[in-house]
Amino acid sequence: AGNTDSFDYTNYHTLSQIYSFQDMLVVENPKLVSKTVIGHSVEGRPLNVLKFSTGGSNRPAIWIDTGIHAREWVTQASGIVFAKKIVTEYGTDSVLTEILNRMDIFLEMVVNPDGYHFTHTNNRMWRKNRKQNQDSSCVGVDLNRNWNAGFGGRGSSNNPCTETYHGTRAHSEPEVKSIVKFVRSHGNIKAFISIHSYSQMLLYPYGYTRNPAKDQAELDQVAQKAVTALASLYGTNYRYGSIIKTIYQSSGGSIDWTYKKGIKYSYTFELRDTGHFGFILPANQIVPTANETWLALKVIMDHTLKN
Ligand SMILES: O=C(CO)C[C@@H](Cc1ccccc1)C(=O)O
Ligand SMILES: [Zn+2]
Repeated sequence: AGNTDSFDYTNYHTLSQIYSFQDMLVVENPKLVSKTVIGHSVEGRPLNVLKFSTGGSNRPAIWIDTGIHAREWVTQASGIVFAKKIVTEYGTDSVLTEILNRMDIFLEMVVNPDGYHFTHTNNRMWRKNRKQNQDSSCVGVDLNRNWNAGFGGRGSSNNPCTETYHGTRAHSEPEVKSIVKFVRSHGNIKAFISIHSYSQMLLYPYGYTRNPAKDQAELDQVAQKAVTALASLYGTNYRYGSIIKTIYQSSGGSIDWTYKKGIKYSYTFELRDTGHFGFILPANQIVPTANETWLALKVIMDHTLKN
C-alpha cells in the first residue's frame, strides 16, 4: 500500500509492513506525527515510538503501548488502527481534539519486535523477547516480568525455560530499559496504558501485591466508566479491577512500575476474546476490537486531561 488510506486495517501484518505504515503516517501528517527511536531490541531492531503532538514543548502526555507479548497479535493490529484514528479524528472528534490540543500521545506499536518477527517465521505462540539466556538453551525473557516493581517475586519465574522468566535483573532487557529511560527523561507522562490480549479485562495496579493502590477508588471508577464506554459499541463485556485480584499475581509488570513512579493512570487492557480463539483472534475482529477499545482509551485520556 502506498499510503495509509489504502492500508489494509482488516488484516494482520508483518513487522516490516508495520514499520512502513509508521513511516507513511509520518510523511502524510508532518505537522501532527513524528517518529522517535527510543532504543534497539536484542537483535538490533529499532524500537519506534510515534509522537502525536499539536505543539508546545514537553506537554503532559499519554503513553500507549501494544505488542509487549509477541503472540498477542490483535494488540499490534489495534495500535495501527489507533494511530490512523488519531490523525483522522483530530479536528472532528471533540474529545480527542481537546486532548491533543493540550497533551501529547506517544504510541509504541511493537514493544517486542524480535518476538513479533519470530511469531511470523518460527512460532506463532511465542510470547517473550529473543534474549539468548546465559547458561541455558532456553531463549527469551518475559518483558512483562522484567520491570522494577516486586521484581523476582511470586508470579514470575527464575527459570529461563518458562513463559514468565523475569530475566537476570530488573530492566535487564533493552526493550524494557528503553521505555524506562524514555519515561524518566520525558518526566511528564500522566497516563501509561499497556495493551495485551486476551481475556477482556481492564486492569490497574498492583499485580505483585494484594495491597491496594492508594488511588484504587479513582482507578476503579475510571475503569468502570471506560468498560461501559467499550461495551456501548458491540456489547463486549469486560471485567475490571486490580491485576492480582482480577487475573492473577504477577511481579515485575510494567504498570506496577509506572504507578510507583507516580504515573497515577496506569492501566493494562486485555483485549478480545475470552478464550474461544484466544491469541489467534480472526482478522475480521481487528477493527471491531480496536474501535471498541478506542472508546475506553478516550475515557481514560479525557479523565487524565481533566484531573
Ligand atoms: O500477558 C498476559 C496474557 O495476555 C496476561 C498478563 C497479565 C498481566 C497484566 C499486567 C501486569 C502483569 C500481568 C501477563 O501475564 O503479563
Ligand atoms: Zn500479554
